[in-house]
Amino acid sequence: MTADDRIRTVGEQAALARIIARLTPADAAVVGPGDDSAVLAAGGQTAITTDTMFEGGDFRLDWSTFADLGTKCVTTNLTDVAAMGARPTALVIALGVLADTTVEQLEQFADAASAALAKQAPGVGVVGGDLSVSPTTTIAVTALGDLEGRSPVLRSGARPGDAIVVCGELGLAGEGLRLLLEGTPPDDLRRTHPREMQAHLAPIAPVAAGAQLARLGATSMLDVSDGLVLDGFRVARASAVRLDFDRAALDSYDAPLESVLYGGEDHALLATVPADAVERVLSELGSDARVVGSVEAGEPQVTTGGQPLEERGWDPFTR
Ligand SMILES: Nc1ncnc2c1ncn2[C@@H]1O[C@H](COP(=O)(O)OP(=O)(O)O)[C@@H](O)[C@H]1O
Ligand SMILES: Cc1ncc(C[n+]2csc(CCOP(=O)(O)OP(=O)(O)O)c2C)c(N)n1
Ligand SMILES: [Mg+2]
Repeated sequence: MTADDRIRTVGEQAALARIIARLTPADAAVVGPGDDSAVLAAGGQTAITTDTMFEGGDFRLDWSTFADLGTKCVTTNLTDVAAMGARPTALVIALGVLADTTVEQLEQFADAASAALAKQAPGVGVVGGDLSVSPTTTIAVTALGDLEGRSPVLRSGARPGDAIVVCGELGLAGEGLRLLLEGTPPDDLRRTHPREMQAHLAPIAPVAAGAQLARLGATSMLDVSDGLVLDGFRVARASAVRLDFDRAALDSYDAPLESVLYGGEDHALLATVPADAVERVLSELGSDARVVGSVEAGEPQVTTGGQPLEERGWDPFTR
């Protein structure tokens, strides 16, 4: 086999064998990849989520390498599981790729997915998936998580008096997208703006913080994918409260305010925690976590210093 092998020459079986060989096994798997289904030793309540990325609207192959995509699809799904307060256990990854895709690209995808799991959720593995030929490169990931006996942390539990905590970065991924859209070649941007490029193209998030926040009594949580304000509105509506962000806290992030508020794809965890839990949250989560505001009584709204923020953010249909 050479570096130029394409799926159209080696075929599905050989390509799959080469991908599967590079995946780290999941601790929870009784049967891993290779049979008709995987089998997990499931404990109690299971969190389950799925997310699909299409070339064009979700990523561009002239911006992202297959390694970038392997990292990104793992992180975006792990944070959805984490945002329920669950501990991720396993992923299923379905790939639709052009027949001209090289096996080396698939191997780079698998290596990056394995590395992203090792970094963010050790013991979690890819237990199965699918490989098909498609005119549009498509990545569909399903993630599972174990609630370990805890109640799920919903969007609807925020209460007036809670503090708003963000765990992870805000604004860098949106800034990365903005820079790429300006047209500078991605390889130049990787040199001049490494943090923004990593946040947008190959994000890593504080996944373990989800279960930690749940243990520490978080009353609501979600992962910020469509922008802090738009996702904030989801919590505000579900909980029938107003979220008030502190302007100085928002300014403490390493990106312009516009990207912090509306950029999206941060995959930071936005949680509300009772005021008396804040000290423990900050000491246990360390520098990843910041208090960014407070939950107030009132009409469902998102404000900063009491001033309403416009409800906008990422919407794939109206962009
Ligand atoms: N086709 C669908 N059928 C059923 N439920 C869906 C479908 N698409 C989205 N949902 C549900 O709608 C909710 C919002 O979806 P989404 O915005 O993708 O969530 P998130 O931003 O957390 O990934 C999720 O609970 C998701 O499971
Ligand atoms: C080429 C390209 N254009 C635009 C974007 C911006 N973008 C795509 S998806 C998304 C937000 C999150 O995606 P979605 O599939 O809605 O995730 P979910 O909210 O379901 O977790 C953003 C900001 C991008 N990543 N790449
Ligand atoms: Mg989510």
